[in-house]
Amino acid sequence: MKTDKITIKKGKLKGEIDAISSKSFAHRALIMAGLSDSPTEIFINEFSKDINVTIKALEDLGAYIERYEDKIILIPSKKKLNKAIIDMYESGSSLRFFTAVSTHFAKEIKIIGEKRLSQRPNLALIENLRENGLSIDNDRLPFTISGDFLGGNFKLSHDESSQYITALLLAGSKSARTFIELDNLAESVGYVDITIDVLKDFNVDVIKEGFSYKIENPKIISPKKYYVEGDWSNSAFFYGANLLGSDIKINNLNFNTSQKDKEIISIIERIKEHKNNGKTLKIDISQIPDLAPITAILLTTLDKPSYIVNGKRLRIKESDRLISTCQMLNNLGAKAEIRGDDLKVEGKIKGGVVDSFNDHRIVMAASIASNLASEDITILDYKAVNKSYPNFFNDFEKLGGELR
Ligand SMILES: O=C(O)C1=C[C@@H](OP(=O)(O)O)[C@@H](O)[C@H](O)C1
Ligand SMILES: C=C(OP(=O)(O)O)C(=O)O
Repeated sequence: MKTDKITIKKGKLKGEIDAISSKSFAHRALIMAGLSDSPTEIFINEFSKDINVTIKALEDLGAYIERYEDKIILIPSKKKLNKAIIDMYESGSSLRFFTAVSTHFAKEIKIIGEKRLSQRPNLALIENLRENGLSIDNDRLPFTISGDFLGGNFKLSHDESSQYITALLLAGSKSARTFIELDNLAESVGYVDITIDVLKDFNVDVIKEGFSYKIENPKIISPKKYYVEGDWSNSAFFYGANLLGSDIKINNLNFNTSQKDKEIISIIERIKEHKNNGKTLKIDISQIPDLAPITAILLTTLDKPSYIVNGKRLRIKESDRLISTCQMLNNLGAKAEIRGDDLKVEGKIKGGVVDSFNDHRIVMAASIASNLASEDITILDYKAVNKSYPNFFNDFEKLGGELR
C-alpha cells in the first residue's frame, strides 16, 4: 500500500522564488572538481538526492568534501584508491558519468544502484568502454570496472542517452585524446552543450564538428569558485503555473543558458497562439524529455486535441514517462492516449488521485495541475520529488499553495 501521499487544494500561486541550482550543471561541476588537482568551492542552493549521490560517490572515490548550507568545498585526492564501492541509488546521470570517470579515481570500482536504475540502459556506453580497454564484468547493475580510461575512439548511436556522450567527455578531460562519433543527431543532445560549457569553465576545450566531439591534450584547471546556475527543467513547473493563472516571479535563471529546457518559454507561447487559431499543436519532446509531464498538463488548456510527439526516450526515465504522464492526465479527468511514441492530449483537468510512479517530474506536474482543478489533487508516493527538488513543497506553500 502506498502511504506517503499529499493532497493539494485547487488554486493559484503567487509570489517570488529562487530557481534551484541546475542538477545537470551541478553533477558535471562536481565531477570536474573531483578530477582537477586543486580545491573548488561549488555553490549549490538545493542538495537534491541525485546531487548528493554524486557528492557521496566522489567522497567514496577519495575526494575530501566539506559541506555547508549553500556550497561544498571539494579537495581532490592526490592518490588513486585500490578499490571503491559507489552507490548511484536512482540517478541516471551519476550512473552513466561514473561508469566512464570512476577509473580515474580507483583501480577497481563496484557500482551499485536501486529501483528502476538497473533497468535503465547503459550497455552502449559499457561496450564502448570495453572496446577501449576497460574491463566491466556485467551489462547491468551491479557491475565492477577495472582498467584505465585512456581516451580513444568511441561510436555511439543516437537513441539511448545523451548522458553517454557527457560521460565520455568528462572522462576524456583527463586523457590524451578522446574522439566520439555519433551516427546521427542524438536525442537530448542539448545536454552535451551543458557539458561543453562546464568543461570550458575547467579549462577543457571540446571541439564539436557535425556529429562528432573531440578533446585533445586537455589540462583541467579549477576555476576555484563555481556558481551553479538556476535549473530550467524545474523552474518550468512554475512557468507552467503562470500560464494557468498563477503569478510567480522566478529569480536566478540564466536566459543565455545552454539548458534546452528553457524551451518551456516557447512551448507556452505556442500554446497561447494555438488557443484561437484552430490548428493542431504538436510538441516535439525528443530534445527536452524532462518537460513532458508539465507540457502535457499545459496542453489540456487547448480546446482541440494536441500531441506530444517523438517521446521514445520518455520510456527510459525514472518511470516510463509516456505511461505515467498518460495516466496522470486520465486520473485527473482529462483524456490522454498513447499512440506509438506520441501522446494525444484532450479533455480538461478536474482533480483526483495520481500515482507518481516514483517520478519526481510527475509529482511536480500533478501539483501544478491544481491551478486548473475544480477538486483536490492527491499524489501517491510524492516523496519521489526529493530526487531533484526536496524543497518543492516548501516553495509551493511559500507561494500560497495549500497542502494536506
Ligand atoms: O545530461 C543530463 O544532465 C541529462 C540528460 C537527459 O537524459 P538523456 O540524455 O538520457 O535523455 C535528461 O533527461 C536528464 O534529466 C539529465
Ligand atoms: C531523467 C532524469 O534524471 P537522470 O537521468 O539523471 O536520472 C530527470 O531528472 O528527469
